[in-house]
Amino acid sequence: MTTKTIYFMVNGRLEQAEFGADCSAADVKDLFRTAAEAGPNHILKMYDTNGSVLNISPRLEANSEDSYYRLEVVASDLQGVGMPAELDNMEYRLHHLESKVIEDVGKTPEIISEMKSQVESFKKKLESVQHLSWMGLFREESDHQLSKLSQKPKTPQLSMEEEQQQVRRQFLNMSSLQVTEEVREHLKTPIFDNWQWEEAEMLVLLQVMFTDLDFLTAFHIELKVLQNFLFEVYCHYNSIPFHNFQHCFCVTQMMYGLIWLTDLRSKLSSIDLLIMLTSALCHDLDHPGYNNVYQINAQTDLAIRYNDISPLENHHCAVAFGILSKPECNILKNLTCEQYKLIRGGMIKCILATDMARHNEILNKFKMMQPVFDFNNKDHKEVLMKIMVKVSDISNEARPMAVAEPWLDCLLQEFFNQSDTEKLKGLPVTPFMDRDKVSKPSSQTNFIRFVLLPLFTELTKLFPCLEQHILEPVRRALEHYSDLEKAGKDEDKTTKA
Ligand SMILES: Nc1nc2c(ncn2[C@@H]2O[C@@H]3COP(=O)(O)O[C@H]3[C@H]2O)c(=O)[nH]1
Ligand SMILES: [Zn+2]
Repeated sequence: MTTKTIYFMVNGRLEQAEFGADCSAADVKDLFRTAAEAGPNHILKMYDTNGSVLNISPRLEANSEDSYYRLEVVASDLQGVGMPAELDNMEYRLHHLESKVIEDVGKTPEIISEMKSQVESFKKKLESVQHLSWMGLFREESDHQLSKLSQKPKTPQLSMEEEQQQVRRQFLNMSSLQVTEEVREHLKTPIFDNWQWEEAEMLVLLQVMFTDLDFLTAFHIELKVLQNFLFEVYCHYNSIPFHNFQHCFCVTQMMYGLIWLTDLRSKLSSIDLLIMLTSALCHDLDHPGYNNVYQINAQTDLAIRYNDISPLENHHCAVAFGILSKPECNILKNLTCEQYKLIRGGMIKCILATDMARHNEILNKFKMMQPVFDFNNKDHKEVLMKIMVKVSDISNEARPMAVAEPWLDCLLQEFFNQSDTEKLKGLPVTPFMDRDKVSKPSSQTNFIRFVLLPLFTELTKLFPCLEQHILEPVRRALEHYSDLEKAGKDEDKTTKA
């Protein structure tokens, strides 16, 4: 069998790797991962001599010592096992060292066993003091992102209800702790990393958003009622790959960040802000993981109930007001009828606006208003509020790559799940969800070019300060995925030639 040799520079060393054409993609990745001393949760990037990104795959072209590639560990995959990256790395390297020594000596030397047990006991300690994350104890000094903390593995024997009750207890226990100023400030930025927080912690952070925007005082919301409301919202998101509670958290956090970054508190009323934040929170309640097109084609109960008109968004909104109809969860109960009507009307409009079938209609309206935008004009304000919810809803790519990339995996998982079901049931297959037709780069380049950039550019015209916070990261993401797309195409050409 013929093998090829790849020369590459990693961590200042020139290394070489050899593999055969029949090697699996996973084996090739492992080979480079070992050379880069990267843990299983790191993302590797390979560049050619021109600095173009290459796909790390068995089809990687052989090179020579003079034309070596460059291998970089760019970021942690934050969806991983949840320990600080250094600890993951240490464990991984120890494991490798152990395998090598066993090959030579036949058994694990005592010193390695000792080191392994030290790492293990440190991991245990970290897990048990996780709740102290509120004091910012585990921040990586050199990094402006908060370090990822342990996401406790779910206890498998708990039923869903028991698990939810456990989250409720943790949430209520933690909500009495003081969230650090540092975390509060970080929460106001799009670089906030959602992957490091557990569900109960996210509930506390949502509570912080409501309190720090002064909603409790302005609308006479009792803390207990807010907590009940947030917990019910959490319970009404499904455990599906993308449209889950973590997505709800991200969208709400982005909305919160945008409110602060654009100083919307000085431009809109508290009622408008409450409408936007609560709409973000509720906008995907009880999402089943199959989109409107599927609902309509499969003639589901939702499509029948809502006559094929935005069935999902109508449902999300109805579930939200179902939760609010319980007195113990009704954060709007101390408002006047007039205020309640305004908020209900506003939320319905904002949540229904998240149906992407209406994307162009809403964006075009906003574009028309743009040159004469007036914060005191009711129609203008209404469209802006819809745009803000929409931007927050599809803002993953405005986050750091290490935060955004795992989201894309989740989205594609949900997409592929739908298209597989469509194929099984003989329904029309949604092309952008078809695993045979889309790849990560192709999905993102199209979405960024045709949806994100036009929308984000328009909002940035009204709030130029957003350029650096949402436009620039999205442009960088487009560059990254265009490079990957090109690398994939070049590889295909070489294979065919
Ligand atoms: N390709 C791609 N689609 C996205 C991304 N973020 C959101 N979307 C799509 O935008 C849609 C917004 O509404 P939905 O939540 O129904 O479903 C979402 C996805 O279909 C992304 O990062 N990439
Ligand atoms: Zn959403």
